[in-house]
Amino acid sequence: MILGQNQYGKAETRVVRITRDGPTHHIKDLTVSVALSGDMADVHLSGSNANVLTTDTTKNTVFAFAKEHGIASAEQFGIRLARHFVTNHDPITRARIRIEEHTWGRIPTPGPKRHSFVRGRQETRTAQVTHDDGGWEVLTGLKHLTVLNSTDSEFTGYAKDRYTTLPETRDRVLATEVHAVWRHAAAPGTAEPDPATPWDGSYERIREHLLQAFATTYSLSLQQTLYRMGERVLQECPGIDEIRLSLPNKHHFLVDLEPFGLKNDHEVYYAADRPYGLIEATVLRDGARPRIPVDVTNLP
Ligand SMILES: O=c1[nH]c(=O)c2[nH]c(=O)[nH]c2[nH]1
Repeated sequence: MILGQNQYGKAETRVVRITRDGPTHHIKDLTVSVALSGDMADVHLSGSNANVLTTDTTKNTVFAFAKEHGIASAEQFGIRLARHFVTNHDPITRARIRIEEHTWGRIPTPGPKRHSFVRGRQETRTAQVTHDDGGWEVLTGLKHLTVLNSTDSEFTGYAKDRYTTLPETRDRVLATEVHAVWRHAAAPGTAEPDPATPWDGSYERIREHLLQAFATTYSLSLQQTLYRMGERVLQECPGIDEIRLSLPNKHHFLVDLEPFGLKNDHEVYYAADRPYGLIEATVLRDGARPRIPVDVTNLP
């Protein structure tokens, strides 16, 4: 018997960091999961815990770093944590930090006080930083970004066999919940990402390109829309080499109103919950090697 791949760490530490700037407060709200690997044979095989930096310590480090260094962005926080675990504990040779960011918007109030927030956008921003002796990899993403086109979508000309019942349509509702992960161009083996990287601006730009591509593509299939979304991000953002999209087809079926003597002219739909088509693909820049794992976009 041999011990195969293994990793450990505290999952889903929820850290909320308030920055008090006089009457104006700022908030960052993250769920952080740490996974460490390295020389961990003994703890599995002989029971010696000597090389184990406890999961409790990794959780404490998340809170202490939030205090000591603040949270400029999910990616930057993840980079700092990954560097710390790999640099300061010899048996640990690899750290993977996964972060989900829950956004808060400001509630405008009269007067100078600015300390009230309302949960922000529906989507969750994600970041994954991996650091080992091969270098650094930063994946940014989002999930649960629900979008809908009420026309400009058709689906025809597909293969048919004796089990096919789906009617062809030249006008359907196209809705999906975008789950995307993109890889920043610095490949493993390169230096630590530049601390001045504008992670927040890059996220906002890519989110907007995904939305614009969805909205402006006349869709012949969700697969074609997916490709356009990925292609647009790579065209518009030179720092991104690879993007993986996972798009559940949130089917909207026309309701049969004939029994009531009513004509349904693409007005009344039944939004089905499940099953749903699940369309997934990676779009890569020419010459880039695929590095985003196919399961990284698994819902939820
Ligand atoms: O855009 C679509 N792609 C499919 O592969 C598919 N299959 C299906 O039943 N409906 C759709 N829609």
